[in-house]
Amino acid sequence: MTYSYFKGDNARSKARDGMAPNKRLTLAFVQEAGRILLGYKKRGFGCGRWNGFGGKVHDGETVHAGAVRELEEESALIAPKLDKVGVLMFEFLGDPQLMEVHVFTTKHYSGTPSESEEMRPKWYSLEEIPFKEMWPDDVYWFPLMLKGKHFYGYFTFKGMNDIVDYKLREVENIHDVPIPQGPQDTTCRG
Ligand SMILES: Nc1ncnc2c1[nH]c(=O)n2[C@H]1C[C@H](O)[C@@H](COP(=O)(O)OP(=O)(O)OP(=O)(O)O)O1
Repeated sequence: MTYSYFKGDNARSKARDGMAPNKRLTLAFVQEAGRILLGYKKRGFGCGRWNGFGGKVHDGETVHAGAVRELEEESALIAPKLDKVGVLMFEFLGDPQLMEVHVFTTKHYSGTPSESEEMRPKWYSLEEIPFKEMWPDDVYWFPLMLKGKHFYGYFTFKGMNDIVDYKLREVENIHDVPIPQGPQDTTCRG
């Protein structure tokens, strides 16, 4: 696995040129001994894939508050304290806007997972995670998440299915490292 973060400079220069600011999203996973809750996305972006629960951070909302809200909206679970474990950046070739996805986990929640208009939840044993029916980047960073590690990743997609380049880096503490603004942002050199 690659822990150097960098490749070309195109994403960073887009930000410098005053292009679209990053689209900020959350992604939350509820874990229990030996299993993890995933949701089948029924509509919209990522439709037909299993994923954690999350979505766009609203204006004036903190990323953590957005993650708590989206988890409840999509799974009916209440988890007021989520632990941030990762930040994933996604570049889609030809799209000037980067996606900045903040990944959270928790083992503490209340409620019973229930199907929402957007997601159908299901517990998966850690040995049976359906990577073939998930975003193709997940197989790279899930092992770090499941080991309780913190990480940054930068994935470049061509279309929705092909990763043409990626960098993934484990960090000591996600809170101590500034969010990279592009693959060549030296603030995240480790
Ligand atoms: N590549 C990849 N891997 C893993 N997870 C994701 C991606 N790309 C992604 O967008 N995601 C995650 C991040 C978010 O949790 C969801 C996408 O959120 P979305 O459904 O667009 O946001 P909502 O605010 O819920 O959407 P609407 O209500 O506007 O439909 O996928």
